[in-house]
Amino acid sequence: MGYNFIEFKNVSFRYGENMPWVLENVSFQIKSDEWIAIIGHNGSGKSTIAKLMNGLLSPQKGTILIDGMEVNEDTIWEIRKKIGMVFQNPDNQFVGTTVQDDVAFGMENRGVPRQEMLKRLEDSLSAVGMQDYELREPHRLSGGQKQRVAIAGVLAISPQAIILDEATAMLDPNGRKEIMDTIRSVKKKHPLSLITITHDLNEVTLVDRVIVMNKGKVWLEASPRQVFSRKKELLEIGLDIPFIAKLAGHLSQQGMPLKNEPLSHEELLEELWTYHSKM
Ligand SMILES: Nc1ncnc2c1ncn2[C@@H]1O[C@H](COP(=O)(O)OP(=O)(O)OP(=O)(O)O)[C@@H](O)[C@H]1O
Repeated sequence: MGYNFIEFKNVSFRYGENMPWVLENVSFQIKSDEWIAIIGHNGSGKSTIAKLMNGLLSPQKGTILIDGMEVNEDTIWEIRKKIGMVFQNPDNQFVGTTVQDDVAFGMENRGVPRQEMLKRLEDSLSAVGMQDYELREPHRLSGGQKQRVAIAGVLAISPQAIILDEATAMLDPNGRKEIMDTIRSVKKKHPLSLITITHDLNEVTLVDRVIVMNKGKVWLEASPRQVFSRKKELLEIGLDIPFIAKLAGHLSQQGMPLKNEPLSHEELLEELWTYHSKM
């Protein structure tokens, strides 16, 4: 069982003195080995939370603790070693002319010794399945491969947490699957906090816990199953439910009794087999 790695305590934030509050009295904790999704309608404050976590922004009210340290000017560099970020647009994240240069960049910045760097380069590219692409030019890769390289670059700096801010939003379904499979396998090998900010509700079904934001406030913190059981209220705050949950709802309405509110293909198949075998 992990410990509290990220803590928001009564955090309020606005972009300027005469601007509206974007976050109001937000409190939550994320454990050192937990996979969290942050969801919410457009403009509900998700990206702002990500930027507060690594000190790109600082709150006007409240406290943010990372690994027990308050985020402020004195701790910011220490904190950025602990938290890696992967952003939406894969093309904006490259600095190196080859995949290996790109992954090495973050390590060079942090003064990782050469031998250690070579080892981490190999390990992190293997972790995302890109070990055969070391000498390729990043801009020639597919969107999914680019994001895998971006994740490798983050893994190479051995963070304790990774924030994925809409990291699959610009990818096609195959690219999305590649990234989700990559994240799942990374999660199995490294005990770290993963924070996924996403509009893709199918991704949300995979996580340990969901933080649902609405108008700058935490609306609900619960397991994916608990969250998606509140279909009507989710629709009211501008959110939807995953495709499989929707399909299961329609099947129930057509008179097919499904007991366990399936959220994944596997769970739905299981239910359908059970139903079929009783016919
Ligand atoms: N640099 C900025 N200056 C002023 N206002 C901003 C700035 N960035 C974001 N905002 C405003 O703050 C609010 C929250 O934005 P934020 O990007 O955190 O929301 P979000 O939930 O991530 O949205 P989306 O799902 O559209 O990415 C929005 O009303 C947005 O217009």
